[in-house]
Amino acid sequence: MEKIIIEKSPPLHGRVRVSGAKNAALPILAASLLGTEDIILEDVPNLKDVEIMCEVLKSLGSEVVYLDTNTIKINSKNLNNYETRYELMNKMRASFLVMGPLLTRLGKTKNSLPGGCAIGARPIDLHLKGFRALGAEVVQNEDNVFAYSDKLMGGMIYLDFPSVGATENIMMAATMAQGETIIDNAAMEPEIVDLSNFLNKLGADIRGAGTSTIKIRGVKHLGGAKHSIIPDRIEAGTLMVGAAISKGDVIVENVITSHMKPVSAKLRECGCTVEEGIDSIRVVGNDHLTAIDIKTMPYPGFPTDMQAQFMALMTVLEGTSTVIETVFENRFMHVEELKKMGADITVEERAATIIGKDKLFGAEVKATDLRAGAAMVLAGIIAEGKTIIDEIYHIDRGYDRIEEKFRKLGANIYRQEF
Ligand SMILES: CC(=O)N[C@H]1[C@@H](OP(=O)(O)OP(=O)(O)OC[C@H]2O[C@@H](n3ccc(=O)[nH]c3=O)[C@H](O)[C@@H]2O)O[C@H](CO)[C@@H](O)[C@@H]1O
Ligand SMILES: C=C(OP(=O)(O)O)C(=O)O
Repeated sequence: MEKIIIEKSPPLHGRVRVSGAKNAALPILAASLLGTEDIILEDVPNLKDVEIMCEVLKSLGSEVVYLDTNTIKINSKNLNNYETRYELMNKMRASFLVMGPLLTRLGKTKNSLPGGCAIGARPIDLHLKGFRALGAEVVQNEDNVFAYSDKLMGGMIYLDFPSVGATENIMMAATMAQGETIIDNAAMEPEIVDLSNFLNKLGADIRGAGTSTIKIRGVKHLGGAKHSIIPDRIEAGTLMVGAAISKGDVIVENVITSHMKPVSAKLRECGCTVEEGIDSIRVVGNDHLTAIDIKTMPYPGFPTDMQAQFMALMTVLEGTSTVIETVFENRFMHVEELKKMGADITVEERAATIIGKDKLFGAEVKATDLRAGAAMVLAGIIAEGKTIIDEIYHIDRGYDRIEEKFRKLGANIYRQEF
């Protein structure tokens, strides 16, 4: 079993390039089931979740070939299987995103319920509401969901919450439904825009992605395309917090600076210098960073996927910080782990209060989920002594060589087999 070991490190310093976004790559890989010609995806991050999604595509009849570490060629001309395998589906949440493409391309799809990080109940009711609005029959039991329709028809869907996954699944299903679909209260995340751009390159007719109303006019057929995945704003944010927490000076390259606004704003608010370049951001920390408050919200609000990393930072900010988590109901699992390192945090329902301490201390901790794992890495960089992080498969789901990137910036971090 592998663990990540971190020893107290000097202030992080230097330049680091961000990989393509996991949360754009996964839906775009799922959307590749829709095209009947060659699809080339560039800047695909090298992640466990991507590997699993490629296995899912292959199990459905797509040809998937790695042209190099970050470039994948997919051909789904011979897509022939509408049923996904439990052992692949239960490994990650995003596997469920094949449902929309299969429904519209093959007229039916059967999937076991998705797995993934235990950060909340994560129901799929909004995805299914969308499929039903397009005229599909949907039958759900304890283990599986079966959806079918001889002819999907455009429909009007209002999402009770701007769910990222539901917006993506419905958008994909609607690409080849007859007539116009309108998704209201749609998620506005940059990854939705990337998916929409990709689908339009395949020949879809989607307008409004990135706003709360998305209109999709169904087309008869989708072809092929070449597409580069957008940079990962959560990986970028994690590296930016690395600069802040270690009082370092880091230039994070390959970022879309507008996607980083909530993160940049909160780092400035606590006292960091944040300078935006054309496609890079420099973050400079200092000795006098002070408490901040964050409340997670759908985009363009503060991302829930950055909450744990900011909480690691708050443990050493001067004063009392607060976090309110509004997106997921169980996303404070990192709190107990940070407390093992000496952090002073109390949680009441969806609110955490963090009293800043002078220092943290190395400890044996767990990556209880993906971003909780990233928080442990950040805390470990500044903690006195040695931090050993267990269950790092969570981290590998979503970070492409996390230890190499932090090591490049001067962190004493390595991976060891136990
Ligand atoms: C692969 C991917 O892109 N994952 C991201 C995606 O997850 P994901 O797409 O699963 O997140 P959603 O936006 O769907 O979930 C947000 C909230 O809506 C609820 N909900 C969702 C669907 C549904 O049918 N019913 C329902 O109640 C969820 O339980 C959650 O409380 O967006 C999340 C919110 O930004 C991020 O944390 C994840 O990193
Ligand atoms: C929760 C996350 O991912 P997923 O939706 O794939 O579980 C995440 O990226 O932080």
